[in-house]
Amino acid sequence: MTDNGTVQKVAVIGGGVMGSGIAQLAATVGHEVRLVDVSPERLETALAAIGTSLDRFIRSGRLETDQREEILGRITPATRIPEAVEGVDVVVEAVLERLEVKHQVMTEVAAHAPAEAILGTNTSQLSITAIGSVLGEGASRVVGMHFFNPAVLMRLVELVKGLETSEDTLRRAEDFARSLGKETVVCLKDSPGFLTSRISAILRMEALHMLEEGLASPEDIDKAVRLAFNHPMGPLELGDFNGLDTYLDALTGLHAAHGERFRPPVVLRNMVAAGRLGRKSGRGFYDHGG
Ligand SMILES: CCCCCCCC(=O)CC(=O)SCCNC(=O)CCNC(=O)[C@H](O)C(C)(C)COP(=O)(O)OP(=O)(O)OC[C@H]1O[C@@H](n2cnc3c(N)ncnc32)[C@H](O)[C@@H]1OP(=O)(O)O
Ligand SMILES: NC(=O)C1=CN([C@@H]2O[C@H](COP(=O)(O)OP(=O)(O)OC[C@H]3O[C@@H](n4cnc5c(N)ncnc54)[C@H](O)[C@@H]3O)[C@@H](O)[C@H]2O)C=CC1
Repeated sequence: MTDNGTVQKVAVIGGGVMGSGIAQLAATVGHEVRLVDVSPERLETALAAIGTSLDRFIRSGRLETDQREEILGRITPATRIPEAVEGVDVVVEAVLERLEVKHQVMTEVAAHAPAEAILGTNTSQLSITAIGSVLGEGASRVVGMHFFNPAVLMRLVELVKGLETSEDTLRRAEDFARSLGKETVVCLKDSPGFLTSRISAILRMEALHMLEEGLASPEDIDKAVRLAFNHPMGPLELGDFNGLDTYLDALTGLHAAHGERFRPPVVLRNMVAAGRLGRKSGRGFYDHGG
């Protein structure tokens, strides 16, 4: 961190769909980034995805060609948390949407990161208070920092205050999100699904029920939402874009927290059981050529 408190070093834990985008975003605005994943293969895929995305920005004139290597040069891949979080100002965890995995990661991060570093979680819906609960007093450093896919393009970061999150942590998370060029909203009470995932899930649930009822093809359900409401993607194609495994985990959490209105429909459970995870596996509600 600089003398005026500006963030310089960032660790992103989890190099999947979201972690790779968050790392790219942070490196693009000039932060030094360590990107950690337990899987070396996932790290390779993440760096390739970042390269592809940077190429798209170059093609559309939003980035200079020589910035590509500079940005990639600011991202250091790693498979171990302890060394990667040394000296960082901000940690953003983007590992699987499972409380036990988040606990394991937060415990390891807190043991090795500087005491003043803020610990952001990109969870879609889990309780920030529950995620921070393994850290005792350290829970004051834990804050929801919910990015949207693709993190490099979507304009919002939803900040979520856990019961123990300090005002200082929240303010620094807000400053960090703004340093990435994002708008913010603050969910003041730690309620599963916050603002965005609860709203999004309602629309998505209806689309899944309509599919099960045989009301229309996936294409027409999506087309209806795209053209009637000007959404850039329909709810089923958006599921494929998010990853159906992450989507199912998120709905499972919302169901546990808020009850029947979020019970994951069988059509979604079956997709995940069959390994059809959407774009990341090549097949979901649609064929993505995988
Ligand atoms: C229970 C609920 C919980 C569920 C699970 C968890 C989910 C969460 O917790 C939270 C979430 O993320 S919810 C999902 C939020 N995201 C969305 O809704 C995305 C909707 N889609 C879009 O905005 C556009 O289709 C999108 C921006 C993606 C693409 O735009 P287009 O459709 O217009 O397609 P393109 O023509 O391909 O792209 C337009 C311009 O953008 C450039 N581009 C696209 N992707 C890029 C990328 N990844 N990197 C760099 N550039 C990119 C593309 O090159 C093009 O540029 P121009 O040629 O200059 O126009
Ligand atoms: N997919 C999406 O559109 C969005 C997802 N989220 C949230 O972001 C988080 C990550 O989601 P995705 O990126 O979709 O998941 P993903 O499945 O694409 O990636 C998760 C990554 O975490 C890694 N990982 C697992 N355990 C780990 C550990 N102990 N240490 C380091 N790495 C570990 C996995 O190897 C994997 O590469 C979840 O909490 C999800 O709910 C939030 C916004 C949007």
